[in-house]
Amino acid sequence: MSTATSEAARRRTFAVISHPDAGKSTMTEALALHASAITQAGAVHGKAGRRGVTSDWMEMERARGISITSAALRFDYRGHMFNLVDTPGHADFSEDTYRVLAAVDCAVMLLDAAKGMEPQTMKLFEVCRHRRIPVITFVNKWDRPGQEPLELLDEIEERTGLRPTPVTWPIGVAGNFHGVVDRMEGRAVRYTRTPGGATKALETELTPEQGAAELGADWTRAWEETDLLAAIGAEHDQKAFEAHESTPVLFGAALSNFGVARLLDVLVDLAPAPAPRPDVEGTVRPLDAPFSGLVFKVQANMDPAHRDRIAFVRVCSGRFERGMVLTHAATGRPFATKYAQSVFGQERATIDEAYPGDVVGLVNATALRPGDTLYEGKPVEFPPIPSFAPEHFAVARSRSTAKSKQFRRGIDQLDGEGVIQVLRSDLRGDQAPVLAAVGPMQFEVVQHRLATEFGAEIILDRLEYTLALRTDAESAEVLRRQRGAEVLSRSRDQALLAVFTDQWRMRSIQREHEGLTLEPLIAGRGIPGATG
Ligand SMILES: Nc1nc2c(ncn2[C@@H]2O[C@H](COP(=O)(O)OP(=O)(O)OP(=O)(O)O)[C@@H](O)[C@H]2O)c(=O)[nH]1
Repeated sequence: MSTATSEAARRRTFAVISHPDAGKSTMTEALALHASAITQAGAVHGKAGRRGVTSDWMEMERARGISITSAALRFDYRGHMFNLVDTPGHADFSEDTYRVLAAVDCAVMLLDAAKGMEPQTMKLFEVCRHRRIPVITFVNKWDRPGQEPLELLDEIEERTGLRPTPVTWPIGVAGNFHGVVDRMEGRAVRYTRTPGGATKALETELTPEQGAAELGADWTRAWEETDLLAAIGAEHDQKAFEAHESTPVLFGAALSNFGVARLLDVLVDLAPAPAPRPDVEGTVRPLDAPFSGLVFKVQANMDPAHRDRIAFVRVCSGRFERGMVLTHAATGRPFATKYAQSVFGQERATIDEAYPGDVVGLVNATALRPGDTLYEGKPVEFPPIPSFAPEHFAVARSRSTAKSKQFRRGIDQLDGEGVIQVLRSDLRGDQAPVLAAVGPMQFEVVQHRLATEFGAEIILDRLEYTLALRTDAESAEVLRRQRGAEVLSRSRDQALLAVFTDQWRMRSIQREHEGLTLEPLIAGRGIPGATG
């Protein structure tokens, strides 16, 4: 076996995803803590009350209590190298989440024990189905009152079509959590809270005698229910899991680290290792082929101490070695990788080599955009990451003409990162680009970052469009003359987009002018599929 193949086999690259507030940041910290990557929970994200990152624009995250940025964490566990790519939870940033999911081999879906399936949970399950990403489900916050576990399983099955196969089963109802029956290992463990939740949870194995004596009815019920699960055949099936037909389920509480160690073990034992990836033509690039990687995220100014632009690359094949000169597939230009880093919350470390599944941060990668391929040797290009159909539009102008240079530089930068889609038309001119967003909160990020990072205060005028479809030059001629419509060119790829006030306007124009080219983009806010 080549080194790239054997190194790939011990990689686990995954994302933690959930509806906002289900505990994604808490879980990310807890996983890294268990794997001893960080010494105290709270070092990853800088949300209210926690120690951590302090970049300017993360003030906004703190004020709102949500995560907008993603951190890429790398840690060792049981001889395996974990790459945990964190995603924003809010639906307005689902385009970013979609890009991150292009880089992982597996997803951990958190459910809030009390809330079960929430709107963003559904959408994320749908995205995973679309991308064929196997999902491990973790029912979180079992330390608080919540739903019946069997009801939760039914809900998962009904609403996602995935067969839930519990790995662990809770002892005690939500809010009265003692421990779990480990169905795969055939044993039971008791969890004991540790002060502050900042260290590993204490886990003790319970014998049947101890369990029955100490936990009484809760113990009996947990075993009765696991018998029931066995009777209905809710057993893990690796093939079905990898084919996105079933989902292993665990119960726990990230805040107290209950069940977190078991999740790490499940990731080692069940989550798929990086596999060879197909390129745009569907030809698979073997893991031991020369280096190739996919840029899935670009982020600038993550940290005031390092005002630079980092492209996050997922290694798809071969060995990455810092200093190697790669080819940027989009332009055919060489790309030197002198500054390669792993980015761990605020911490950065130089990375000298990496293998399939690893995430490498390339510093000052001004030419790279999300979806780009880098390679060595035989050329390859991976399928592009589709852009979502924007549903919110606004014209941006610099508040002061003296700042127009900064304004344009800032807009170009944010466009390159994929923070927002930038659309232009000759009619409006370069000083009045149209910003197109999947969710309105993206506008706030743009406004905030332009002001704090580029010194350009902007005025945003919302436009009444709600729908964007791809068109061509010929149809554009007709569409430009229509009321309630406009044709704009997307800066990122020069695609011509026709925007409309609504479906009805679009349909009536279509009826009046037969044969117009109008193709749907991927539907926004997390649901791939056709737009109207
Ligand atoms: N009781 C309890 N609370 C939890 C648990 N996990 C997380 N929380 C709390 O739930 C709230 C939300 O947790 P976060 O980790 O910030 O959630 P998130 O999903 O990252 O939220 P976004 O960043 O908005 O996506 C916080 O107040 C946590 O302390 C848990 O297991 N039990």
